[in-house]
Amino acid sequence: MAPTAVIDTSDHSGHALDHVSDMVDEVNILKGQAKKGAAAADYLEENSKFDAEKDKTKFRQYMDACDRVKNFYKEQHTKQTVAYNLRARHLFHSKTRDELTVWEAIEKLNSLVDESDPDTEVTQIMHALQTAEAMRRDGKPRWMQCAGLIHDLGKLLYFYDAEGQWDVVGDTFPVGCAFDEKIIYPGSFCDNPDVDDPVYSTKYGIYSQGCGMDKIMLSWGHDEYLYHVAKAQSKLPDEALAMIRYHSFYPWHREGAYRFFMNEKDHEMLKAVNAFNPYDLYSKSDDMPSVEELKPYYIELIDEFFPQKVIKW
Ligand SMILES: O[C@H]1[C@H](O)[C@@H](O)[C@H](O)[C@@H](O)[C@H]1O
Ligand SMILES: [Fe+2]
Ligand SMILES: [Fe+2]
Repeated sequence: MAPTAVIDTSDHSGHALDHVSDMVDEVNILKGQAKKGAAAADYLEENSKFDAEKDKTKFRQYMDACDRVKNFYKEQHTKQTVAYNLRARHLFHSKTRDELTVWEAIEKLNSLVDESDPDTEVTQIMHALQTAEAMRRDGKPRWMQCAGLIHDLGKLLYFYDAEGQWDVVGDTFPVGCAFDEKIIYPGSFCDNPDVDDPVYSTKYGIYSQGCGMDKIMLSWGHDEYLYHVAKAQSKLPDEALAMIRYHSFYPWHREGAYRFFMNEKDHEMLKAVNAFNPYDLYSKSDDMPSVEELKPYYIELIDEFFPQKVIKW
C-alpha cells in the first residue's frame, strides 16, 4: 500500500512553503519505495489471466507423445552420467565458443527444432517472443521479460560442444544421486551405468540433506549453460538466474521431488521458477508474434541487462 499523507499548503509564507515542498519530496520518495516494493513482489502473484485461460491438460502429455520424444528421453536418460557431466563442465569452462550479441544469438538459434518437446514445433525465436510477450501483457517486470526472452538461448550449445540434442534440451534432473520416479519416463534409466553405482544410486548420493540446490549437479544442457553465461555477463537479479537455471527441472518445481536438498534461499527461488513456468509452457499455443515489430522493444530490453552488448558464449 502506498503511504497517504494530508499536506496542508494553506500557509503561503515562504518558510512554510519550503517545509511543505520538503514534505512533498519525502512523501514522493516513500511512495516510490512502496511502489518499487510492490512491483518486486507483484511478479509472484498468480494474477495471470493468461495462465487461467489455458487448458492445461493439453500440455506435457508424455504418455501420448510421438516416438521422436520417447527416443530422445531414452538416449538422454542413458547418457547423462556423473562422468559425462564432469567432462561437459570442464569443457564449458575451458574456452569461449563464440562472441555474439544476444539478438544475434537468438537469430542463430532459430534453425534448431527441439526433439524433446511434445508441445510446440514453432521456431525458437517464436517461442522466445511468445514467452516474453505473455509476461509483458501481464505487466511482469522488465528483468522477468528479459529472462523470458532469453531462457532457452542456452540451446546454442547444440552448435558448439554438444554430442547431440540429449545434452542440450529436455527436462533436467540431478546426477550423482538416485533418479526419482517423478522424472518423465523413469523406467528409461535402466541402461545408465550410474544406476549400478553404490553411491550414485542412493537417495542423497554424493550430496547431503539441505546442502542447497546450488551444490547439485543438474543434467548438463541449455539451462545450466545459459545460467553460467548470464550470471557472469548480465545484470539480471538472482530470481531471473534461477528461472533460467531451473526452468526445465520439472521433477523439482512441478512434481515436488528432491525438495530435501533445498536450503532457505531455494524456497524463494522456487517461487520465482513457479512464477516463470506458465509463461514458458502455456504461451506455446499463442499466436505468432511479429519479429520485425517487436525487435526494437526487445533490443532495448536486452541492452538494459547486457550493457556490454557482445557476449562470450
Ligand atoms: O522439451 C522441453 C524443451 O526442451 C524446453 O526448452 C525445456 O525447458 C523443457 O523442460 C523441455 O521439456
Ligand atoms: Fe527450456
Ligand atoms: Fe522454453
